[in-house]
Amino acid sequence: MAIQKKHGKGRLDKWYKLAKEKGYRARAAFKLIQLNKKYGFLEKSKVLLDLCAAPGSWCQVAAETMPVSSLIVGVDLAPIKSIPRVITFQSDITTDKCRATIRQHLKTWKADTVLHDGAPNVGTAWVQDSFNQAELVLQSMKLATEFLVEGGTFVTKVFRSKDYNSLLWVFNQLFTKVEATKPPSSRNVSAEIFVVCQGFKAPKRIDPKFLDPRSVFAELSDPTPNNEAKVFNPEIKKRKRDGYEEGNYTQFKEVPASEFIQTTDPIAILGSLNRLSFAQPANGDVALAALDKLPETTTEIRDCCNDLRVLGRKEFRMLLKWRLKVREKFGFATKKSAKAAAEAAAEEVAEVEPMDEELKIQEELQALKDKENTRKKRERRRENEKKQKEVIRMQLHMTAPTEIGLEQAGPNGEGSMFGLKAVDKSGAVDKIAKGKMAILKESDAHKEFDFGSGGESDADSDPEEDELDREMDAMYEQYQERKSEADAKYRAKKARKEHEDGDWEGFSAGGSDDDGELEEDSSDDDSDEEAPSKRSLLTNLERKEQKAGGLSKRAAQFFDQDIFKDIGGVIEEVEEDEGSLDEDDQEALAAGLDELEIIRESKADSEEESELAEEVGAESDESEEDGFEVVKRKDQDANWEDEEPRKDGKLDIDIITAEAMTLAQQIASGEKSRYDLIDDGFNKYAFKDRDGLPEWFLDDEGRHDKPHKPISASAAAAIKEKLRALNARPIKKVREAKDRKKFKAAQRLEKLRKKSALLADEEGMTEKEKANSISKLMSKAAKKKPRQEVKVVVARGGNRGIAGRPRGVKGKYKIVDARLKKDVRADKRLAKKKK
Ligand SMILES: C[S@@+](CC[C@H](N)C(=O)[O-])C[C@H]1O[C@@H](n2cnc3c(N)ncnc32)[C@H](O)[C@@H]1O
Repeated sequence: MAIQKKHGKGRLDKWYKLAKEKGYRARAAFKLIQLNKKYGFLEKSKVLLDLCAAPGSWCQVAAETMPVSSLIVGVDLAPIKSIPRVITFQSDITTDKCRATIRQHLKTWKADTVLHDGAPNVGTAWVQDSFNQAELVLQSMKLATEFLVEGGTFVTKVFRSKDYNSLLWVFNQLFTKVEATKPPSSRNVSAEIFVVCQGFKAPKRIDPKFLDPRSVFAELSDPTPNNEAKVFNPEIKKRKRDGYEEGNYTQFKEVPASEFIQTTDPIAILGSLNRLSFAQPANGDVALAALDKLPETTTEIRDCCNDLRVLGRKEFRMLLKWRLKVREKFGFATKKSAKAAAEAAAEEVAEVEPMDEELKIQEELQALKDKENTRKKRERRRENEKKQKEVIRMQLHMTAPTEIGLEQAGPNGEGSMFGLKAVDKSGAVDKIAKGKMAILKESDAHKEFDFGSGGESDADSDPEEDELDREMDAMYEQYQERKSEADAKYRAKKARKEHEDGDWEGFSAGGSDDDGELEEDSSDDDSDEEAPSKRSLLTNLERKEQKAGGLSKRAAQFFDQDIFKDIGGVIEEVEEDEGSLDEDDQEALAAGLDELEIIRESKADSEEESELAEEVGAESDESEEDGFEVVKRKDQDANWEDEEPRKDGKLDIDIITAEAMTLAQQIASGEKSRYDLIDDGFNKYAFKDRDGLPEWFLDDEGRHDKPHKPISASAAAAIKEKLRALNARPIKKVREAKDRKKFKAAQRLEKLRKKSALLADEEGMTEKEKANSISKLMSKAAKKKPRQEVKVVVARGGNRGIAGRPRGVKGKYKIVDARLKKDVRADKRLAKKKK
């Protein structure tokens, strides 16, 4: 995974370049643009207050977007260069003076929107930045409550810290709608998040406690967490929503490896950190030095510690075992020692008080019963697994339904796994057919067909090992969950996967309604009017006139021929296979097919095209209507980044990676054809047997089993060139200045031309006089204005550390200090030496 650099050139990402190009003062401008695109508050506002506005990119965006006669006021600790249509001033937003100045500027008006993008320690005025982020947010909130109009909007930046939830709570008390969101231009490595609070309730009186950091951020006493219970009962585990620790807003976290040994919650460390370090701190760490020297600390262990984010189950287990061993060596309490102690204690008790005979028999009976239950459960599970395998074999036409005891009706028959009759109680199938979501409670689904009741019954052959396995699995799940909590990308990917299938969400996991009733999802659409019989899910597929792929009657008939019986449509297959390909493959395939479509359109009369048309037995546009042509893949989750189509209706596709460029070149040069792309989809990774493999294994595999897409040197060079060209373009400001200069010169010339014409027509002047006057005019116009002198101001006395214009200085000025003087002298000296 490419790590985005936080410093230096890593910051100069595409948003930075775009900001430069568009003349915005900071890349932050795009955060506001994207927030406004989603919530649309700027267009509706006539008065806006921007708290912590320097260098002023948000003010620029507001001035561009808000109605022409709007009032925009920006304030910051740092000076803000003037912006047309915006009033700015320098002040600390936590002070009364600032409040009073805002009041002066707003007069009797109320603000429709208050923005706050403040972050302490990022401005130039370091000394004044005494408030921490959450407190600053609360201060801005305080100002918002004073200046916002009823129903107004407050947008603020918040860092995910332990105070995050408290802040949200306060926002929810004062606004009707509060939403937290992270615009795409906000760096992933930054823990910042934006909260958009809409519909200010404007209460007559606000409890001062709401705005007092001491009461809002008061620590609630947290009972000591029972980590053991969390590991052994993963189902009752609770999400930890504390967010980022205060003051640490980066996502790369490391602790000394000794801390992992000493902690009572090793999973928390493995799940939330990036590295266990062996580097000695400045003041030395004896435990770490000892740990470093231990023979148990092998190179493999060190490698695992180096990047905790890539741990698979094996490595995870290895680290935990290593920890236990080291703990034992260091004499810390381990489970083993605790068990030994417990046994010793039990023995002691047994000596003192022998067990009652009857109690003993009862316990033995109970143990036998438990054993019998476990055996039965195991058998049932094996039976179910067998059945499941058989069903799969049957779906692959490897066996007939009767062979596995399912009746003739096949997998849709009564009592079968896919039988819809069981679901059709209370007319649910009709509801599904109408487009309504019906959810069968999980408990019922299990009652119908008890597949894979999980590892719970597996504890017999080697109970200790199984126990350890289960513990490890539970720990691994916890680790995964923590990892996902910390990783926004992972969460988004997971969510995307969950929603990829569109309509059918599967069986609900919640609830335990015993009579198998179906719940109706609230997300109904209004297609209820359709006659149920028309769209019944129990329709015999054989009788369907139109094929599922949406082929025209003619094409369907063509494919109904015997020779296609075992093949199925190529495109259909590809579409089906898309599910089994990994995401990157799908994207590459879809991108490739898109490209292909573009090229295909331009070469409509090419040979290949006509061959294809012949093969399909239909005219090309007809086949397109039928949906036989590959349709452009739409990014379902593109909430933010909806691509705007071009005026001609086509998508504005830009090739930005070397892989895509290579593919495009190959397609354009005819090196690759549509069929090659489809062929590439059928790679060795596409048909891997993933059935029954545990989640952790699939997770790990998913990271590596991807085909490497080729990159050609020329494609890489083309992309590089493209980027260079983008960087070489002058920024908007420079271009504007040049254009302004040209425009003024043209205006002057025009004026001159008119004056000369007037002089030429003058009757009372001789030709010589006319010529003299015109040449005078010309020389006057050609004369350059004397350059304004730059006044040098020494940063001494009252001018030391001054930001902005020094008092009493007019015109251009330059502030110099002793350092600058020395540097200039040194430069001159060096230049002389070089000569
Ligand atoms: C991320 S920048 C804001 C960028 C701005 N939204 C833009 O678009 O250009 C954060 C700003 O918060 C300002 N700031 C921090 N504490 C402040 C305070 N107490 N009062 C006023 N401004 C403050 C800093 O000076 C800094 O300029």
